[in-house]
Amino acid sequence: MMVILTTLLVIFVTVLLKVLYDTISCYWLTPMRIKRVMERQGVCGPKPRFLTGNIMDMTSLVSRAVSQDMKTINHDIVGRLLPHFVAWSKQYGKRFLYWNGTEPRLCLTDTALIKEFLSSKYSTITGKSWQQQLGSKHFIGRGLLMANGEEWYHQRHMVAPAFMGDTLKSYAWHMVECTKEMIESLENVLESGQSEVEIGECFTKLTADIISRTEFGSSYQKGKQIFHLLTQLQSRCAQATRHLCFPGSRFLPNKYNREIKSMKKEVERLLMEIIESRKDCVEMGRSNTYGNDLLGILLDEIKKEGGGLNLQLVMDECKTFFFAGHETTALLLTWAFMLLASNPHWQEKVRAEVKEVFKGATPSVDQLSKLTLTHMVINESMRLYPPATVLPRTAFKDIQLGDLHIPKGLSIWIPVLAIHHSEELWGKDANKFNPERFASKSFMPGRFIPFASGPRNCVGQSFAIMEAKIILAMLLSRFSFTISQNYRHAPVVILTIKPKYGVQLCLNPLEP
Ligand code: HEM
Repeated sequence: MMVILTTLLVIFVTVLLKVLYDTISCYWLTPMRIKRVMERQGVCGPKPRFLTGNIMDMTSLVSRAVSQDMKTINHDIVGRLLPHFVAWSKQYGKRFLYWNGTEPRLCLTDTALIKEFLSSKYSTITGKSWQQQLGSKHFIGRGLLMANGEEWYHQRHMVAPAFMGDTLKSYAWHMVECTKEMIESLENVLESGQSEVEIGECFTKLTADIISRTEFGSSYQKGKQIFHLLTQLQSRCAQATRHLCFPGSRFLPNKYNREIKSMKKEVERLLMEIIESRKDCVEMGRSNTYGNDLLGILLDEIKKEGGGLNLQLVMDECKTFFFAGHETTALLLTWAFMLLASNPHWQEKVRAEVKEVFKGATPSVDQLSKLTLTHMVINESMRLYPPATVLPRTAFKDIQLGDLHIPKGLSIWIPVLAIHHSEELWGKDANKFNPERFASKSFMPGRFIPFASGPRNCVGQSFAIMEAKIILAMLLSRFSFTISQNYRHAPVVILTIKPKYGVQLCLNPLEP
C-alpha cells in the first residue's frame, strides 16, 4: 500500500514540476531568451510590464488617438489607428520589439524582407502563434486560417480547388441574385421616402447572404442561422481574449467561458445537421456527389483522399470561410463606397465603364476582367483601408532573414496599414485617394499586400474581387450617391478597420 502511495506521489510531483517548468518556460524563459537574441542584433523596444507586456501602453495610446472623430474626410489614419507603431518606430527605428502580454513581437516594415519571409521557403515553418490559435479556437477551430505546418499544407491543397476556375465562376450567380435582393430592398427604402442608408450594415448582410448561399446552397437559410450565432460567438471570444494573457484564464468557469462553450455547441450541432443530411443522401444512393456548393466540394475533396470524413475539420472549415470571407469583403465595399461618394468624379468614371462593358445587362462573369477602372478603385480602397491591418506570423524554427536572425518562437508583425500609407513607398500623395496609381500593373512587389503574399496568401482573393466587382457594377448602375452630412469620419480597428458609426449615404435612383 505504502509503495503504491509513494509511487503515486512521485508521479504527481513529477507532473506538477513539469507543468510548472513548462509554464515558466513559456511565459518567462523563452520570451527572455528571444529578447536577448534580438537585443544582440540591435533590435529593442518599449520595456514590457510583468505578464501584460505593452498591452496597456498600446490600449491607452489607441484609446486616446481614436477618442475623437477626424475633422475632415482624409485618409491620414496611421497615427490614429497604429499610434504605438508611430511612437515606437520613431523611438526605436524601423524594426522594434514589443510585447503582447508575454509574447514578444518583432515589427517588420522592410518590404524585401517581408516578401522573403512570406515566400514558400518559410510557409511550413512559420504560422499562427498559440495565442492566436487560442483566441479563435472556439469560433474557427483549426480550419485553414489557423492551421500550421503540414496540417496547413494539406488543408490548403484540399480547399484551393473550391476557389479556382469554373468552380469559382459558378458562385457568380449567387452573388448576382443576392445583390438583386439588396437592390430591391434599397428601392423599397427609397420609395418609403427615406433617402439615407447606412451602407456598411447593408454590405455586411449582403456578404453574409452570399457566403451562406455559396457554402450551403439550398440549405442556406439554416446556414444564415448558424452564421448569426457564429457572429455572436466571435464577439464573445474577442471579449474573452483580452484576459488570455493571464496563464490558465481560459479554464476559469466565468460568464464568458460558459457562454462561449454553449454557443459553440449549438453552432456545431446545427452544422452537423446539414453535413449529416448530405452524407445520408450519398449513402442512400439519392445522389452521387455531396453537392456543388462550397460544403459539397469540401466533402468530396476529403472523401477523395480515402478514409472517412473528418467532420470536425469540415465544420472548422465552414466556420473559417464565413469568418474570413464575409466581413472583410463587406468592409472593402463599405470603404470603396465612402471613397466614391466623396470623389464624384471617380464615381462617374466607374459608372461609365460599367455601362460600356455590360450595356445595362446583368454582369456576366466572363466580362468582369474588362472592369479595369473598377479594379483600380478596389485596389486603392484596399490600400487606404486594408481590412486586415496587420499580418501576424510566428517562426517555428530559427530563420536567417537577410541580416536578421529570427529565433524560434518569435512572432513577426507586419503592419500592412503603415506599409500601404508609407510616403517612402508610395510617394508624397500616399494618403490621397488616387486609383490612377494602379493603372500600371508593374509596381514594386511587397508594398501592396491586402491579401498577404506567397503561398499562404488569401485563398479567397479571387472570390472577393469577383464579388466586389459584381456588387459595385450592379449598385453603380442602379444608384448615384453622395456622402450624408450625418457621416462622421472615425475609422477604428476592431480586428479589421471599421467606420465607427457606419457610412451614411444619400442614394438617388438612376433611370434603368
Ligand atoms: C476583401 C476581402 C478579403 C481580404 C482583404 C482578405 C485578406 C486576407 C489576408 C490578409 C489573409 C492572410 C491572413 C493571415 O495569414 O494572417 C487571408 C487569409 C485567408 N482568407 Fe481572406 N481576405 C478576403 C476575403 C476572403 C474570402 C472571400 C474568403 C473565403 C470565402 C477568404 C478566406 C481566407 C482564408 C481561408 C484564409 C487563410 C488562408 C491560409 O492560411 O492558407 N478571404 N485573407
